[in-house]
Amino acid sequence: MYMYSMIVTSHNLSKSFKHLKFFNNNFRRTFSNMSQKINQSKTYISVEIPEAKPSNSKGVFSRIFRRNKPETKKEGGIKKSELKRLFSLAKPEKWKLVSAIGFLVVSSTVTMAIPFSLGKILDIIYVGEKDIDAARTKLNQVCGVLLGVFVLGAICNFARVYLMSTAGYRMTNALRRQVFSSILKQEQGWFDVRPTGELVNRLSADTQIVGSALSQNISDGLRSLVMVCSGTGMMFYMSPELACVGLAIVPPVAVVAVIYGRFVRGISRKLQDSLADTTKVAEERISNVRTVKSFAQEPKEFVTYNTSIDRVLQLCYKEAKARALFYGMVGFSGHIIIISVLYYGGVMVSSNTITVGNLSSFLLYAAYIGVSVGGLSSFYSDLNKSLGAATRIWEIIDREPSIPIQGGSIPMSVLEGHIQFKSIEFNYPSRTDIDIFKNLNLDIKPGQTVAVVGPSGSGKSTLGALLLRLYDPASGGVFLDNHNIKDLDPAWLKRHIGTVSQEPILFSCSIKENILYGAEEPDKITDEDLVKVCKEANVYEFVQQLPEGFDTVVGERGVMLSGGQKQRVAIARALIKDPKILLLDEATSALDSQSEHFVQEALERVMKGRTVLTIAHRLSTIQNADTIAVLKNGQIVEQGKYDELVLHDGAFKELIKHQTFMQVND
Ligand SMILES: Nc1ncnc2c1ncn2[C@@H]1O[C@H](COP(=O)(O)OP(=O)(O)OP(=O)(O)O)[C@@H](O)[C@H]1O
Repeated sequence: MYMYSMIVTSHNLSKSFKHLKFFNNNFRRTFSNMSQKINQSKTYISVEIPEAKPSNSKGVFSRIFRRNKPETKKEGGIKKSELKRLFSLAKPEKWKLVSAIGFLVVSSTVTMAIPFSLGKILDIIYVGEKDIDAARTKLNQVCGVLLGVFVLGAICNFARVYLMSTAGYRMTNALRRQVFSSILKQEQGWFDVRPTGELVNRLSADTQIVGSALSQNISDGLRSLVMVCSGTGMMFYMSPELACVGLAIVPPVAVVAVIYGRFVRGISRKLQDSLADTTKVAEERISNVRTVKSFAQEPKEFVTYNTSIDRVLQLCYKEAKARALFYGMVGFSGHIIIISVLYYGGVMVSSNTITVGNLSSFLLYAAYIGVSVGGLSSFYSDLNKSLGAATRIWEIIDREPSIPIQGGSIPMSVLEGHIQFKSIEFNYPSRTDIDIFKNLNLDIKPGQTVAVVGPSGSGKSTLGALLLRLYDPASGGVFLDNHNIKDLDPAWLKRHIGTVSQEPILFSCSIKENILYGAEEPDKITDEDLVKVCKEANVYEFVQQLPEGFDTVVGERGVMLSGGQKQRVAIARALIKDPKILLLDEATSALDSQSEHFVQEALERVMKGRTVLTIAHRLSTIQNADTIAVLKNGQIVEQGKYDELVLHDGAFKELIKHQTFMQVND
C-alpha cells in the first residue's frame, strides 16, 4: 500500500486526472468521487494506492503530489508572499496612492497638532489672568495660525479621500477585468463543475473587498498608524513617565488584535463561500424562473433560499460576536488609558511636575491613540478579510486552461471540410468514471451530410462538443483536413463551424445584434449580407412583421421569440460567418410541425455545399443524409445510407423499432 497526500484544488485535480489514464477503473472512480466532494474548496486529502497498480504509477503519483505539497503556513496567518502579491495589485495606481499618502501625512499631522495647541491655549488662558492684553494677542495669533492649519488639513483630507477612493474603484475594475478574462479563458470542463453564482460572487464581491482593502482600508489604517506613532511620540516628548503609565495596556491589546485578525480571516473565507452558495441558489432559481413557476415551486424555492441565507447569518453571528467582544475590549482599553493618565496626571499636576495645559494635551493624545488603536485593529482584520478574498481570486487568475482560446497554427488557406474522428477515447472531466467513447472512428468527407443517431445519452452531442474542441479526447484525435484540431487555432476553428443547437440561447439585445454575434468582423457586414442570410434562414419574413424589425430586442435568452423564431435566428447567426462546416445538434427536435417546416426548409437550403454533422432525431433529416452513423456503447457500430441500413438487421433497425426512437421521430 502506498500513501500520497496533497492539498487538492479543482485545478491540480484536473491536472492529476490527466496522469491517471492508466489506473484501473476502480481507482479512477474513487478518485472521481473524491473530486465531486472537493471541487468547491481546497481540501487536504490522502490517497492510498494498492500495490496491484501499474509499475510506473508510483512515479507519476509522486510527480503530481510532490508538485502539490501541502503548504506549511498556519491557517489564518498572513504570509509575506501573499501580502506582497496583494500590494502588487496596487502598482498601477502607485502615484495616486503615494500622493494620497502624502496628503494623509499632512492631514494627520494637522489632527495631531490639535491637542498640543489646545494645551498651549489653555496655558495662555491660565497665564492671561495676570496679563490680559498680552494673553489676548497671543491667543489671537495662535487661533489665527490654527485656523489656517485646519483649512490646510481639510484640503488635504479631501484630496486623500478622493484619491484613495478613485484608486480603489480603479483597482476593483482592473481586478474584475482580470478575473472575468481568466474565467472566460477556462475550458468548458472547468465550468461544468462550477456554479455560475459562485463565479459571479468572486467577480463582484471578492474583487470589491480586495479593491477597498487596498485603498480605503489602507488609507484608514495608515492614518491610524500615523496617529498612534505621532501621538506616542508626543506623549513621550511631554512626559515619558506619564506615557509609560498610559501605554502599558497597548501590548496586550496588540496581541488580542493579532488573534482576532486570524479569526476574522478564517471566518471571512467561510462567509464568502456561503455567500457564493447563496448567490448560486438565487441565480439558478431566477434564471430558471419559468420552470419554477411551471411546477408551482415558489414556496419550496423560498425555503431553499432561506436555508442558504440562514447559513450565512449563522456565520455573521459568529463574526459579530467576535467583533463585538473585540471592539468592546478596544474601547475599554482606550478608557483605561484615559483614566490612568487622568489619575496619574492629576497627581503630577498637584506636585507641579506638569502644567494643566500639558495634562489636557496629554489626555487628548491618549484619547486619539485609543481611537487609532481601534482603527489599526480594524485595518488588520480587514486586511485578513481581503487576503481571504484575494486567495479565492488568485485561484482563478492563476489557472491555466487546458484548452487555450486562441493560438496554434492555421495551416490551410482553403478549408475543404474533411472531418475525421480517429480512435477517440473520452470521458467528461467531471465524470471520469464513465467512458463516453471507446475507440470511436468516424470519417466525414468534405461536403457530406452525416447524421449521427443513437439512443439517448449515447454521446451524440458530445461528438459535436469534441469537434468544437470544447473538450479534448483522452486519446485519439479529431482531424480537420488531416490536421489534428489540437494543433489548430481554436478561434480559427470555431469561425469555420456554424452551430445550431436544440435550444439556441440568444442574448438580450436586438435581433440584428444577435445575428451579427456570429460574424468575425460585424462592422464589415452590410445590410444586403444581413438580408441575404436572413432570407436563407427564413428569418426575414417574420422580422418584417415586427414593429421594430431587426432592432427588436429579444429579451433575456430570447424569451420574446417563439421556439421556431429563435431557432431561425440561430441559423442566421451560424450562417453569417459563411462556415464550411455546420453542426446541427437536434436543431428541429423541440419544434412543432409548422415551425419545424420553416426551420427544416432553411436548414436544407444552408446545408448545400457544406460539410454537415447533424445530430438527428427527425426521419426527414436522416433520409436525406449521405451517411447515417449509429452510435452505440461508445462506438460507431453501423454506417450507411438510410435505405441500406433499414434492410439490414442491425443497430439502426433496432433503433427504429425502439418505441422511444419512433416517438421522437414521429
Ligand atoms: N458536461 C457534462 N459533464 C458530465 N457528463 C456529461 C456532460 N454532458 C453530457 N454528459 C453525459 O455524457 C453522456 C452523453 O451525453 P450526450 O449529451 O452527448 O448524449 P446524447 O446522445 O446527445 O443524448 P440525447 O439524445 O439525450 O441528447 C450522458 O451520459 C450524459 O449524462
